Amino acid sequence: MAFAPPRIEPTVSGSDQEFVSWVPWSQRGTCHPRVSMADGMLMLNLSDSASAFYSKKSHQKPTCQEKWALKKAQKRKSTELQNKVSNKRMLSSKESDPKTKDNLSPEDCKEEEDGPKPAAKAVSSKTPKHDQRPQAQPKTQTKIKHEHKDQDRAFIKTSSLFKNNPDIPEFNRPAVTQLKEKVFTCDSFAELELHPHLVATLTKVLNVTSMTSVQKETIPVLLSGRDAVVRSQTGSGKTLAYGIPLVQTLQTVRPKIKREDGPLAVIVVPTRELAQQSFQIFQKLLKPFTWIVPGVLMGGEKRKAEKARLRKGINILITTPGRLVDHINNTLSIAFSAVRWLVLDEADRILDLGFEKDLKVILTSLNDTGPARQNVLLSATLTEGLSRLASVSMKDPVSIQVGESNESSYKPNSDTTSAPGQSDSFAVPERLQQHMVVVPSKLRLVCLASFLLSKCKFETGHKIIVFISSCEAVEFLLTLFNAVLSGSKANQQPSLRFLRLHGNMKQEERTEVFHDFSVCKTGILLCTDVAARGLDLPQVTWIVQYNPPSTPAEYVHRVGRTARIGAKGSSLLFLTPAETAYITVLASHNISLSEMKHEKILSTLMLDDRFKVKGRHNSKNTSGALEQEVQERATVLQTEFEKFAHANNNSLQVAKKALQSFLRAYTAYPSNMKHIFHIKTLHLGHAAKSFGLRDAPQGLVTNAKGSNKDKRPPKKKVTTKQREANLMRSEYASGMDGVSKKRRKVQTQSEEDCVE
Ligand SMILES: Nc1ncnc2c1ncn2[C@@H]1O[C@H](COP(=O)(O)OP(=O)(O)OP(=O)(O)O)[C@@H](O)[C@H]1O
Repeated sequence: MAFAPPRIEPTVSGSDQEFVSWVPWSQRGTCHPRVSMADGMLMLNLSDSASAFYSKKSHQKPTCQEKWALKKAQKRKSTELQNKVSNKRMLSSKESDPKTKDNLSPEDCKEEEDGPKPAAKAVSSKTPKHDQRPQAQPKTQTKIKHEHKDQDRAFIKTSSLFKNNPDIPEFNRPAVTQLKEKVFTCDSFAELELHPHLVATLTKVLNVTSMTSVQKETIPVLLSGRDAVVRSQTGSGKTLAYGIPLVQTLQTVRPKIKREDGPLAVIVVPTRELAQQSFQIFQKLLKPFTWIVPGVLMGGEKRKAEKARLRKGINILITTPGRLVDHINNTLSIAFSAVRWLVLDEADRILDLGFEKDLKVILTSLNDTGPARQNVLLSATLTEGLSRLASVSMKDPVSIQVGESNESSYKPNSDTTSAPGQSDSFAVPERLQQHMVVVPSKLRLVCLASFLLSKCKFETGHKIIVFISSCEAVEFLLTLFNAVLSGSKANQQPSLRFLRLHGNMKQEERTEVFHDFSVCKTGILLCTDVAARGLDLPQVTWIVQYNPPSTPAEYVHRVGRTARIGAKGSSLLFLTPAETAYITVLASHNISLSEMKHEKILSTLMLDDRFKVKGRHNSKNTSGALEQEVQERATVLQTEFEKFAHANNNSLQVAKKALQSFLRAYTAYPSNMKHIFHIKTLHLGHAAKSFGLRDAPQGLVTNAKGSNKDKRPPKKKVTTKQREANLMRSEYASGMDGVSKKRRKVQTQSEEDCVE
């Protein structure tokens, strides 16, 4: 009897899995597979309908012969896969591909499943096809775990994320006595000689009855007509400290102030959001005094509309410096002949930003036309710059510093500069818990993500602000976290809600986000320093500084967005092992931080089974096993981030841009911080990981002396100070064409100097 040779049936490619089976011809049914010949056998590549066919047939028990064939084919398949992985490694190392066996990506593994790239094919073709013997397992295999394609997170790269990190050094945490300022006094506003309607407004509209320390000290001084320089901790009520005497004074002016009188008070603040916030407070304070009109001018708003409002008349003008200068230069209807008050809120910042020139224009314009004027400067951080400003703009100012004893250091003379060292000690709110965490660069992203998950997914009622050094990095993290962390499914509220605020956003959007975050009960605001100063966002529970600020003063303002007006709050500062000297710098300003361990933060991932390695059983109850599983989960999370960043060219470009902008910002630390934050100390590959990039992009040059040869003609040299000022300005730009374009040009120049 003629005996038909058994035929090995074919590779079946389902959507997730490949398997090989043998089916006698007689049982093949109606499927129409693609047919090809290989190794003298009929190779069939079946479509999904064929898979269905197989599943239908699954009730038929395979014969011994079939089982054997199946086993053999599976073995062959697995060997092929191993070969491809090791071939790829060989190729990679030959081509000096920076990928090592440890950082083969999930896509690399997936690619192995889907079929090799042509180059890999060429190498694998050297392996005789008929050689189906199992081969010695290459080492790589032990580190790569294969699962279904839709379970890509099972491809973990444990070794690459937790290997080769710098040791966390022993660092000094000098003993520090923090300065304390008592927030409230027992004295009520009713004790001051204020208009009864103003007192009623404070109680009924603003809900305040007793004065804060800074208000108790400042209001009588300003009511007496003196100039003042005021320093008190963040969130202690400085706005009302100048707002109340200002309104009290203006409402007594007789004949009554008219709109057409124009500005009687000019209040300059560094950011648009602060301008809006201050404007709203004046709207409330002026409720009983309807004849006094407040108004706001700020970058990003329509200039034409502002001109019209100026023409109608604004009595209390709240403005950002750049926009005011623009109107001084271009709007005929702006007149300062009636100005009696000039307030510079966050005055040190206005100078920091390189707005000194703008301020000069403003002061010249006011001095030229106005009558005798009362000047007030306020900030939580009086610095050298402030005293310089005071000397040019004030007359015999009173210095008010709410201090330790709470008997504020009232100095009724012009000495606005404190003794050396003293001026550099900053008070932070007493109920603020300050923490820091030292995290190697590679782990920064997963650590931030874990922290946010721990607070917003596994605890309730948290409202968090995360400070990030550049607009591009904010954008990148927003899309990344929304995609990977927020866990939103169609028609479901995401469990983590992310918002963002930075200087490159359109003004309407900025205003909307500012409002949304003000009123929301929980959420995470990713932002640049545009939100660092003055903003009074209620019930913020945590401040995270993902990138350290360039000065201790900025640190104080950032953390000051929480623990306001006597409330509790916490902060967390991220540092890399190379940056731990920053702790000593903060300590020299009387700022003390307690340490959190990054391992502890990462352990939150044990609560989130989205990042569990598929097929892994729960860890044994030993600390070693737990640590291992935390690391695996962190690696799964990192892999998710990398998958997202590498998903398409667009997302890749966004990640690269974010990295570049981070590097650029890193070059902008002031010279006295360069011993801590120097671009040369950064490991680019590790930094790239914290942006979801598998490797440092090619062609990144981190400074003008970078290794890439620049054939272009030499550019005008931009100093670090200029670069810093330019970067800052880009955050706070007025949005006016003339000013911004010029600035942008300088910025681009400096960008090119830092990063190519
Ligand atoms: N006397 C008071 N009693 C209760 N709450 C007050 C009082 N004065 C001000 N506040 C509230 O305290 C909060 C912080 O005030 P404000 O924004 O003026 O602080 P600040 O000192 O200017 O802070 P920063 O330095 O951050 O700009 C506001 O919500 C304000 O309404």
